[in-house]
Amino acid sequence: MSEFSVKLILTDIEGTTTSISFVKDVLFPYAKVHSKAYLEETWDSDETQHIVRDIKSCLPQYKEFFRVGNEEPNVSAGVIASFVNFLIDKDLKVGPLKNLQGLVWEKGYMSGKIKGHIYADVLPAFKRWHEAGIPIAIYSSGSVKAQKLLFGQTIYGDLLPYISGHYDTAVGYKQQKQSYENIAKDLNLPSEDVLFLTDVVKEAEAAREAGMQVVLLARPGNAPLTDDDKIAFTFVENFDNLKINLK
Ligand SMILES: CSCCC(=O)C(=O)COP(=O)(O)O
Ligand SMILES: [Mg+2]
Repeated sequence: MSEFSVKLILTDIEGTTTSISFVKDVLFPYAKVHSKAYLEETWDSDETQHIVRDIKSCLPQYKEFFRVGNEEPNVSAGVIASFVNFLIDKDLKVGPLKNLQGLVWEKGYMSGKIKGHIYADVLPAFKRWHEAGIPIAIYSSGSVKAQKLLFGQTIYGDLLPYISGHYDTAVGYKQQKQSYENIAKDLNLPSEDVLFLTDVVKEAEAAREAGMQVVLLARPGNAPLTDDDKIAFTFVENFDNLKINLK
């Protein structure tokens, strides 16, 4: 049992509270199938036009994707949807793609076709930490909207009452130290009072560089941790193996 003393728990989603296979085999395919129809239905809205503009410009190295021969760049819903599917296949965690995914998944969650996966130990741990007076916040590449959909409609019910804050890549990318400094500043907490839970070693390194306490999750299906990772960081297989006290 690994023991920590903290003022807030900050947790990642994919590979930490939730299986990677749920994201790859349920959420991403749903977004790939439904993005084109969503874009067509909402094409004239300010929200969609804003996202389309951001998607077109977020990765300048792919600008040729929108050009057919010498013609002006084509920005139909179909072309944007093809580009979105290309980005999903590459698992690129860029903000505008993640914002669109959240909007597309909404229908799936609201119709009951999608239920957010969380591991069996997550709800009991959230209850334990909540009862101990330790706030829980989320930091994921998934948009804040997508985070709320997932935790609001999980296979174990609504976990949102246990969550006091949500951060996405609007605060910065997850492998950058500055992002964790931004979160600690927003929380008005010294970073050493925050415990960050994640499956990704580079995120753990960035959070630690920013001064946070860190634990790596070795969930089934996650990328295996090397011997060096296991020496450098505390790692656990699930939340039952964490003893967290309020500082
Ligand atoms: C909460 S939305 C679904 C997950 C997602 O799209 C994603 O990119 C998850 O990344 P994470 O930072 O939670 O590992
Ligand atoms: Mg993750």
